[in-house]
Amino acid sequence: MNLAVKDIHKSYGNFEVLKGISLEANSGDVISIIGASGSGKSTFLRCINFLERPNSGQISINGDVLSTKLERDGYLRPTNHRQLQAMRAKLAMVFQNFCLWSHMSVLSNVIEAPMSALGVPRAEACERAKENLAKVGLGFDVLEKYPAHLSGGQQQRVAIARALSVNPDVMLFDEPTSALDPELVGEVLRVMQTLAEEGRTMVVVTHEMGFARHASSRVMFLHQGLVEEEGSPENIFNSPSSPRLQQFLAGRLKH
Ligand SMILES: Nc1ncnc2c1ncn2[C@@H]1O[C@H](COP(=O)(O)OP(=O)(O)OP(=O)(O)O)[C@@H](O)[C@H]1O
Repeated sequence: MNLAVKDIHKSYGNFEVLKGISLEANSGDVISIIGASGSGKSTFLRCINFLERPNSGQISINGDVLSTKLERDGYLRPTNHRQLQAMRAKLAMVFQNFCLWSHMSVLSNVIEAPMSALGVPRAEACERAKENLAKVGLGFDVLEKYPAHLSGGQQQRVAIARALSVNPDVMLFDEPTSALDPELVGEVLRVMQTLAEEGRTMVVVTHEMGFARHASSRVMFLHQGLVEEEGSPENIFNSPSSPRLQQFLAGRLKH
């Protein structure tokens, strides 16, 4: 598996949020994206699966280019709707605010995507749902519950099970612990750590320096819409060369 994201530019009006960011992920890579608030981390992640439309750049999986530039409005977009559906199943996203469907039970939340996007029969989708819920440490007692009756940590673990349910090539995590009470952060990070150890390919926007340092194969530090420094966790955390990265880490690690 190879995900290649090349030279992504994104502006909101005259404000250029992303000024040309590239990322390449191969099977088993865990890439953490760190940086100060407003540096463009979430926007970049959302551009990868077209939740935001980049102004230019290229996104491909296994060499298949998923994007095309239409002249009409100057935005990059998926080549067609079918391709977008297929792509979203390959690049499953876990959001900061869980984004579970509040009117649906946990089981329905987890079986919806495999059934509708991939045509998996209901019985098989239910079996997979149970396996994936077990993988994130949730028992069958949550199957018929609604998201509002779960803790934030449980809701985020359901969201991770939902992302796993389409057996994605890459999992995209957008600050998955930022909305959690501090005592619930650990349970989600442990699940993510296990997925990383199992060889799941992951791109993770995170403020959790412990995760970036100990669970990543590569770390990207963004500053004002550009990659300021990129490297192994050892290089990034033990011998950062950019003064901006040094300053960022000094601020983060002293807390
Ligand atoms: N829909 C939008 N319209 C206008 N500006 C936006 C929009 N989304 C993001 N921005 C701006 O783009 C910049 C980058 O935002 P982004 O959320 O990508 O940063 P971030 O690095 O993920 O920050 P944080 O760590 O605080 O989540 C910010 O200045 C933000 O205000």
